[in-house]
Amino acid sequence: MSAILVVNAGSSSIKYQVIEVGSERRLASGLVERIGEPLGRLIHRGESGSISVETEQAIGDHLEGFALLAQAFAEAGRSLESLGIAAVGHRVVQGGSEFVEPTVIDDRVAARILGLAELAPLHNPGNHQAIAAARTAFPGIPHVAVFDTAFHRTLPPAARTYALDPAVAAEHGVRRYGFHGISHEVVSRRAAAFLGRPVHQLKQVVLHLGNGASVCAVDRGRSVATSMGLTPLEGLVMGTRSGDIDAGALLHLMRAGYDENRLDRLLNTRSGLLGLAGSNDMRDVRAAADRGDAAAVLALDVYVQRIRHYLGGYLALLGGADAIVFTAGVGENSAPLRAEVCADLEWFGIRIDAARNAVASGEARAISADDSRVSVLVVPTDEEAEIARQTWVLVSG
Ligand SMILES: Nc1ncnc2c1ncn2[C@@H]1O[C@H](COP(=O)(O)OP(=O)(O)O)[C@@H](O)[C@H]1O
Ligand SMILES: CC(=O)OP(=O)(O)O
Ligand SMILES: [Mg+2]
Repeated sequence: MSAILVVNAGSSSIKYQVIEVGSERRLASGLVERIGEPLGRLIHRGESGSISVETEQAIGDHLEGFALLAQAFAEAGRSLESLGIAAVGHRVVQGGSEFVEPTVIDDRVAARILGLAELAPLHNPGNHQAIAAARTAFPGIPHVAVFDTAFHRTLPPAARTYALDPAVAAEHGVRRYGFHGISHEVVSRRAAAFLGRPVHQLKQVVLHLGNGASVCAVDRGRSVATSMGLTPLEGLVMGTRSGDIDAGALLHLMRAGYDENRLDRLLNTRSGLLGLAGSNDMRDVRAAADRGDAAAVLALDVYVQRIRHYLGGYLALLGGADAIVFTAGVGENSAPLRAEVCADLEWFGIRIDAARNAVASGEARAISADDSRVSVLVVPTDEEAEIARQTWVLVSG
């Protein structure tokens, strides 16, 4: 049996899973974190999901991270060779206009991924570092990049065009790309499977609410509108990102002395829930709001209002929907948030059932009331399984 090593790496961490082809069984998973800091850490889990190796030591760079990871497999008694790894599938956030399909990585592709870093500054640099290190650590097998942007290749011109001077937009590649496509694709397909209907007959609004967050209007399996744009900064309020903001506010701040780096840090790493309420973790913000903390209450109000704004917009764009689908950390786990997003939408044919919404489960489930015209679902995302699937399709070609 073959398996795929799936890598989702950031600038200081490597999340990985080994997924068996066909069965989608998790043969192993783990996390290497705090790369480049004085004390790094690796946690490795075997097939049962329980921790089988835990190491704390300095991990200088991604190459050392991969060496440690390979060692953890050996220590756990199942070396990477013995697992029959056929390929490594890498999540890459920004593929630009160039990469709209999973792509086997060679030196040129790796260089282009780095070249796109400006258009995903929180993500592509780490993705690229991990790719370079993984290709050195595991040279004998194909490495495949699976892009977050690729699912949005179907965005129609009206959805991908900013109302800017077209010559400027073309010269600088300023257009909407959209992100979280791996998640929007797998979640919309699994939502259709849950409903027992072909995805090409359904209109869905998928709400991916994690640390990063985005909405996607999925019309018969194709992305036709999405809230992230040129970069993963536009749209919803996120853990540390502002989402939508008047471009005039940036001009205003620049006139007040903010330069590019300061603006970047402000918008990408110090805004969103963290900026408004002091934590990027929704659990903290909810707990603070429940205690009556005014900043946390306002942060939640802004967060929810932004989601409802997009939800209403996409229902209009699609001319109604068959399903609204919640996914990712917040969408899968926060019943109060789901209730707030869906409150008072009876006019749209949307009504959730409080008892169903309150059930905590790791499975796909419906939370709408029986008389709700629109199905409201919670569908766990599984970006890793989707990366493994797409990687295998390409390498087994
Ligand atoms: N039980 C929960 N209730 C509310 N929010 C939760 C819960 N569990 C996780 N989250 C939130 O999910 C977010 C992380 O989502 P996740 O999809 O794991 O992010 P990412 O993969 O982008 O790092 C955090 O804001 C976290 O607080
Ligand atoms: C594109 C993006 O925002 O990804 P993440 O949610 O993993 O930060
Ligand atoms: Mg995520």
